[in-house]
Amino acid sequence: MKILFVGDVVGSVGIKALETYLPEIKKKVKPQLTIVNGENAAGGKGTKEPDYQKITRAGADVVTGGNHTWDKREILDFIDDPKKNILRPYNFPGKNVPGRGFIEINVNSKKVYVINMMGTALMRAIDNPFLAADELLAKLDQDAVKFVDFHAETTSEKIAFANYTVGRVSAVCGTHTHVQTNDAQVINKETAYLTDVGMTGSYDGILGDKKEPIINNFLTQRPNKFDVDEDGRMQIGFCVIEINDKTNNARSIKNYVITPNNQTFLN
Ligand SMILES: C=C(OP(=O)(O)O)C(=O)O
Ligand SMILES: [Mn+2]
Repeated sequence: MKILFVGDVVGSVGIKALETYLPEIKKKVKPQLTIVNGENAAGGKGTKEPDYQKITRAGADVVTGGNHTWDKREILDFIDDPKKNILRPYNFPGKNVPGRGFIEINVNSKKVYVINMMGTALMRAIDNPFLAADELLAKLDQDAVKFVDFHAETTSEKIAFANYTVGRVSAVCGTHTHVQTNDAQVINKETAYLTDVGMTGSYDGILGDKKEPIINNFLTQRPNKFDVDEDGRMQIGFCVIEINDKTNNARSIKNYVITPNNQTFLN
């Protein structure tokens, strides 16, 4: 089985990049499952239903979330729709959290769990993702492919989480920082890992946002309003994971970017 995973879609440029490149990428990769992180789709913070529709129409089978999942209250209008494959991080505290932290889907008669988890280092103090993973994985069918979008800030927490869940999940792919790392690897010949799959949005901004406010934020140490760089050129960050359907272990993982200066994937 091949899983295609696309990093945080940021604003309208991110949606445009997805609509432009995802069909091309899927033609080349021929994935059985396509997962896209959509937590920054609505103006950089959150996901509205039209964003979800555009992301799935572009070719996503599942849309994952992160720290911005709740930023646009419109998410509450569709996050509980059982026909919508939209996830929010599993480890938000409390019993009646809207939506789902994981989804079970059937891919060519193979059971696949897509799991969305969020880190706590330099993030919100939500439930410990390591303990939440123990609790969740104990109740899932062992004979299944398990993909984790781990939305977190620090490299250490992401690498530690993957090494903690190695052998119990097929892949741990990091999101959130918007910068793709070059450490794709299969840990222990079991679990595919990438610290961050990077961002899908403006190549000409900073993490997909306009440069000035972010630079001023550091210069002045006073709050600045961040806006998505809607005029930037497009980039897309993604990775492709090959999984052995018999053992549910990963065979390989490869990370890619398509930018105005790097179109090699398309050639
Ligand atoms: C891009 C970042 O965060 P977010 O997209 O969640 O605002 C970040 O903090 O690196
Ligand atoms: Mn985030």
